[in-house]
Amino acid sequence: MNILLTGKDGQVGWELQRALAPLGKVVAVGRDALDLADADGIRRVVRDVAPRLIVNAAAYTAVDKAESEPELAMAINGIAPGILAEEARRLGAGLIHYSTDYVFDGAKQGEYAEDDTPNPVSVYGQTKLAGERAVSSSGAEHLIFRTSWVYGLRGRNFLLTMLRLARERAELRVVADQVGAPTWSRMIAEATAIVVARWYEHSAGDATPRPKSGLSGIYHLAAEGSVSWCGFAEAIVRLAAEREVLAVERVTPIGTADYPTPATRPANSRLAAGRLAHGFGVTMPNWLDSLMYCLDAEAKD
Ligand SMILES: NC(=O)C1=CN([C@@H]2O[C@H](COP(=O)(O)OP(=O)(O)OC[C@H]3O[C@@H](n4cnc5c(N)ncnc54)[C@H](OP(=O)(O)O)[C@@H]3O)[C@@H](O)[C@H]2O)C=CC1
Ligand SMILES: Cc1cn([C@H]2C[C@H](O)[C@@H](COP(=O)(O)OP(=O)(O)O[C@H]3O[C@@H](C)C(=O)[C@@H](O)[C@H]3O)O2)c(=O)[nH]c1=O
Ligand SMILES: [Mg+2]
Repeated sequence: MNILLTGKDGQVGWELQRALAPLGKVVAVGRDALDLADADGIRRVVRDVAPRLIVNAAAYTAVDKAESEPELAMAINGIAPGILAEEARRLGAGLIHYSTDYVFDGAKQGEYAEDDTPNPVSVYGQTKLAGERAVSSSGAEHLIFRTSWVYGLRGRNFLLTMLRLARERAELRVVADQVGAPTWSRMIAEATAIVVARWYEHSAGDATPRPKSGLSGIYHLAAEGSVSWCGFAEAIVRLAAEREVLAVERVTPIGTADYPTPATRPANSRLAAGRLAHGFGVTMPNWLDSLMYCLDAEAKD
């Protein structure tokens, strides 16, 4: 089957190109071929490709910059997913879309369930919530995967930032009062591929495969367990120090107030899994195990 993948050069999109390959013909597009800020362009590309599945891994992910570019962030994160969903519905195709822990305000004690009420505290979070709602109300068969704290060996992410700083500086100062689950981009892609196989299983041999109905909705798809950004940085430094000589001598816990940023971030980003296991039999490994797999992938590649 034809699969249209957007955001092919992003952290998750890059991994999806490989992970989705055994499931069909992946037409992977970047911003040059499909600009999500261009509504007509989106419709044109989807109609050209006529996919049975759309996987939207493109997004505006610059959390701080979004505070000063709310219209562009809304076009990409809030409006474009609804257009993709509308086109998916016309084709009878399924849509997989990604969202974020930042749709929550972080005030809850304990893990957030899929049905907890979102209340984003940043422009990025507001635009991602708008995207969720546009997809949910589209009438298309859809899966919205909320993930968190994505990292990998490519792109812009906290792991690569900490590795760079750990090579340059004696001290890392990192917030210890924001807690969540760092999630490896490759695990997201591999979990997505398993879900796709199960979602389309019953129509695998059909000329026009369709996703199984009754499964549409929001699913949390983040690593198991949780840690603060500071704890994550400590683990990165500890594991990297087994592999190379670093400049860093200490990782100092600080408060959110000591690290001012344009965007507010939730203090609690913990997402309860469960719906994904129940619906698709997929569970995510612990964040620390995944971090070790990720760093091993670098060592052996
Ligand atoms: N990164 C994270 O920590 C988290 C991400 N998510 C969600 O997961 C999904 C994947 O994120 P991730 O892979 O990390 O994101 P990245 O920022 O790594 O990749 C996003 C991709 O989208 C592309 N893009 C941006 N604007 C446009 C546009 N106007 N038209 C077409 N493509 C565009 C980017 O291209 P370019 O490089 O040209 O800008 C980039 O390749 C997103 O939905 C994100 O919101 C959820 C939780 C955490
Ligand atoms: C670089 C650095 C960051 N920090 C803090 C700032 C912030 O609170 C936290 C993480 O910073 P970052 O900017 O890397 O992370 P941020 O861009 O907020 O990451 C978010 O991205 C979006 C796309 C999501 O959807 C979220 O799930 C989440 O992953 O660490 C420090 O305390 N010290 C440092 O040296
Ligand atoms: Mg960032």
